Amino acid sequence: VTLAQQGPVTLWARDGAAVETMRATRQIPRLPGVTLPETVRVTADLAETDTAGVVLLALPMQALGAFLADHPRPNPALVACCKGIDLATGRGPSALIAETCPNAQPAVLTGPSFAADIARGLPTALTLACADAGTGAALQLALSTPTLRLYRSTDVTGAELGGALKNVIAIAAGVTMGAGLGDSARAALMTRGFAEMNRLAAAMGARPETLAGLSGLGDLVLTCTSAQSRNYRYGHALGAGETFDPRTTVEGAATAGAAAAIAAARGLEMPVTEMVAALVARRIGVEDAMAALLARPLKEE
Ligand SMILES: NC(=O)C1=CN([C@@H]2O[C@H](COP(=O)(O)OP(=O)(O)OC[C@H]3O[C@@H](n4cnc5c(N)ncnc54)[C@H](O)[C@@H]3O)[C@@H](O)[C@H]2O)C=CC1
Ligand SMILES: O=C(CO)COP(=O)(O)O
Repeated sequence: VTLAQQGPVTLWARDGAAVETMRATRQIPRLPGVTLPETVRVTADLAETDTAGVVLLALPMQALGAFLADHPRPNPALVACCKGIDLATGRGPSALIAETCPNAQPAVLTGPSFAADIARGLPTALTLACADAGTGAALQLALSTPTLRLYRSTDVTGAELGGALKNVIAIAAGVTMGAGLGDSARAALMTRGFAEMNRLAAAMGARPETLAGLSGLGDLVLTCTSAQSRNYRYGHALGAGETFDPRTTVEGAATAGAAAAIAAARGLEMPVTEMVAALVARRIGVEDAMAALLARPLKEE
């Protein structure tokens, strides 16, 4: 919606009926109240995107690998908008793109932003990360709008891991608030969670300043403090003992398990992440999880 202010955009969706409805009503079921500009062409025919210079891949992380394997994309630049670690392979989106679409430059677009805010034209800043500096600069220019401000980075690993791991901590923050443990406990979990994010990211070659930027700390703050976040709301329901619609995309749930497995393989301590993985898998309850975190040996900060 925001890019369509600057020129024609093709929006592909796999569901033909949903495409017909969007064409007829110019409304988007997942973004109530937002009207699709006339410059957005909606199609169920993926081939119509084949000649695009830039494709934004906006589907859930756990669907990305199979989607690209089934539909290798011929475009020169593929920008992943998803946040997470693939549970099956332990890889991030750019590695899945590189494997399935070797002729494309993989990039990631990530940072603190709710789709509804961007579509309403509210001011938003994001990180555009691409290992190839020239392509990254071109994408930064092509995808920025008067209200959507992109900062560029060549640290794809850092940008991906920040976006992936903050969702796990957001679940923990939601659990804390849902269980009535208080704002102080949430701040503690956010901070110790950020330390875990940095630990894993550093071990995987990310730059600390990337984690401290929009894609890491920025998105951590947003997702841990806003009820607009699905990861936060899922955690909140878990903490409050309430049900949660299983059709909702909650990226942190799978990523918690994937990150915990990587941490274990590398001998890294990630207690909050491990606890979220155990909570999501129902291996532990909220009370026991919090007690276990508090009972950890006292240590230097
Ligand atoms: N919604 C938001 O505010 C933001 C979302 N993201 C990230 O974007 C990614 C997608 O999130 P949302 O769009 O919100 O999720 P969503 O669940 O609302 O929408 C995903 C869309 O992908 C479609 N889809 C799922 N599997 C597919 C497949 N195999 N082939 C084709 N289409 C498929 C679904 O039908 C749905 O229309 C996630 O990784 C999320 O973390 C990032 C920033 C903000
Ligand atoms: O990543 C997001 C905001 O930057 C969206 O968060 P949720 O997936 O938790 O809704």
